[in-house]
Amino acid sequence: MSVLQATNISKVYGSKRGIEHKAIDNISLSIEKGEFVGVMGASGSGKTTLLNILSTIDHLSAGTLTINDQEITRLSKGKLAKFRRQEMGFIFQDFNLLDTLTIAENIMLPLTLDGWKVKEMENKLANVANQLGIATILRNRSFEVSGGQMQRAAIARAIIHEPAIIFADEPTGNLDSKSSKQVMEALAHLNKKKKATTLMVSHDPFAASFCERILFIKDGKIFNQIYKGDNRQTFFQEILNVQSMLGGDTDDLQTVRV
Ligand SMILES: Nc1ncnc2c1ncn2[C@@H]1O[C@H](COP(=O)(O)OP(=O)(O)OP(=O)(O)O)[C@@H](O)[C@H]1O
Repeated sequence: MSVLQATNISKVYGSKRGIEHKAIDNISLSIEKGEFVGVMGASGSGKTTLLNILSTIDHLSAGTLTINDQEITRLSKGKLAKFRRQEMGFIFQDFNLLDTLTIAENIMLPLTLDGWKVKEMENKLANVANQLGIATILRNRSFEVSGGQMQRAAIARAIIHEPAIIFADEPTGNLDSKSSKQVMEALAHLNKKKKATTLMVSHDPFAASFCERILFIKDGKIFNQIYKGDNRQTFFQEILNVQSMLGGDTDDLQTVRV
């Protein structure tokens, strides 16, 4: 079953000098329920633009987008905001936790906004906190915990309402290698055990090697896609190979991290 279906989508940015730039150029793709898909590509290739239009943060210039059988372009502004809150989970590079709230309050925020009962929220909270190994920091504020713990709290917040799809933009971008590994293991675990459908943008081949499928973007088009077999290390090497074919920002030091 397909959770997300994009057909012939494009995104054109205008410029002050009247020159248009096609950041996404007629892409079609489909994401099945339970898939963990990565988006990679050199700087400026269109990764963030693609994530932003698929996650409805930004508008399409052309094409159609359907998520969970709902054609997004047909929704009013108000309906879209509700749809986004209920059906999507977001994970950002800089965590986006509110430091006036405790970790627990941050995680429960999507449920609070939707008027859930306290008891139900607490049950859900206990559940996701255990899954992500952050049960002991729930009463802390975000500035009292490590970057890796903050990101796992942000993941808990992204999944607590069991969205149809999770969008992650460089979730390990601000983390050291040990925390990156923990965060990627947590995302991969949720994907395997809970069938959490996830789309992640990353320029980091190590993080991306936890995905099951990777789309490579070049000049706003899909250049290639590869699937993980049984072995993450082999997949990591394949990612490096495609990156070197693509040119751009390959980082050879990544090999030491497998
Ligand atoms: N708001 C905007 N207005 C005009 N052009 C934009 C805008 N946002 C992005 N672009 C252009 O669209 C292209 C794709 O940008 P995008 O940020 O999606 O790339 P990216 O692959 O995510 O890059 P990076 O890895 O550096 O974040 C680039 O040429 C960029 O300059």
